[in-house]
Amino acid sequence: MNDYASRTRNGDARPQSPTGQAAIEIENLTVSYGRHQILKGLSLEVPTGSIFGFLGVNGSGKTAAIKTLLGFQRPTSGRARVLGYDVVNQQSEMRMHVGYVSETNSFYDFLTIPQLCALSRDLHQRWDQEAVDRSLKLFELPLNRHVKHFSKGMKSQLALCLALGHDPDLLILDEPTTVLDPVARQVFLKMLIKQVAMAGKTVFFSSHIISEVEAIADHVAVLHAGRLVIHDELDHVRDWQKQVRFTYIEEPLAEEIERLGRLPGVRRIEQEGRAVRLRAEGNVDALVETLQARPYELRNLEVTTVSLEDVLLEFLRGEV
Ligand SMILES: Nc1ncnc2c1ncn2[C@@H]1O[C@H](COP(=O)(O)OP(=O)(O)OP(=O)(O)O)[C@@H](O)[C@H]1O
Repeated sequence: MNDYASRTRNGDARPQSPTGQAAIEIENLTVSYGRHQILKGLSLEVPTGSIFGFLGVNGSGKTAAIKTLLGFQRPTSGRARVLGYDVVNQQSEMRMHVGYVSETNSFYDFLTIPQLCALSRDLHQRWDQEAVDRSLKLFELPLNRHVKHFSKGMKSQLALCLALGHDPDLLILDEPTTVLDPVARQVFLKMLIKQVAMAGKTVFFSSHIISEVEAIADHVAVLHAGRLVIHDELDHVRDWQKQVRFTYIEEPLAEEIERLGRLPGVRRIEQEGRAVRLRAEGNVDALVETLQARPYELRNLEVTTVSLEDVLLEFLRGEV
């Protein structure tokens, strides 16, 4: 079993917040739609103050998990706490401190932005119109048009601006940038970092865009078919795998390649004639020593890093 699967299964390497209180704590959560089990024993902690990327391919269960965290979907078993509030019994208290942006945002779209702000201000105990105005200005959203005439991207931008208005301690975003163009996406992500994360708030966002997670997240979790296959600091994942390349003097026999595959830390082998590429994890220095001690001369041995994208893609495909 690989290192990450054991961490997830045993829960012995969960990230901790500096205060000890995680912003989100999920314990053995199971969610079913009818007879179909969507989330299968999810356990996860999101440290306070982190920017947490929640990755998964289409249909892996990201929205189901987020709906459960917000109290819109009842767990079948297990439990979850958001900012210390139980998601089943303390929903209204919890929602006062959480901002939420979904992939499909619904507003009273016959209103203009100032009218929507007035409505939101009435609904929330604390409301920071200056913060909203700053965000609206960054996106250059028109104030005098009815929201029903906005594009999907503009509605996403507006949803983020409004979510920031009640100064939430935690922002939960369900694929917030899917409908944004590259320019708007960059503004959106920068704004998240500047206005939310730098103020010590927590951001939990789902995505299937690896580059977006790489650009802003400090923690990542990957969901595959309703199960968590990894959750860790992004830097750990980045350093996790290495590629070892070398060339034999003569083309190696199939038995030699099989033996290489059994060496500790070797995850995958590709061979083309005399050239071999190993994907390795763990103590790669020890692996290199073992390779050099084998009874074959190896040439041009080189260790390189594996891109974060390649590592995460393996998890997303469920190959780990
Ligand atoms: N209301 C529902 N009733 C029954 N099954 C549902 C319902 N909503 C979602 N599902 C199923 O639950 C699974 C997980 O869906 P979910 O929307 O959580 O995935 P996701 O990871 O958010 O996907 P995407 O990236 O496409 O938004 C899918 O197989 C989906 O078909």
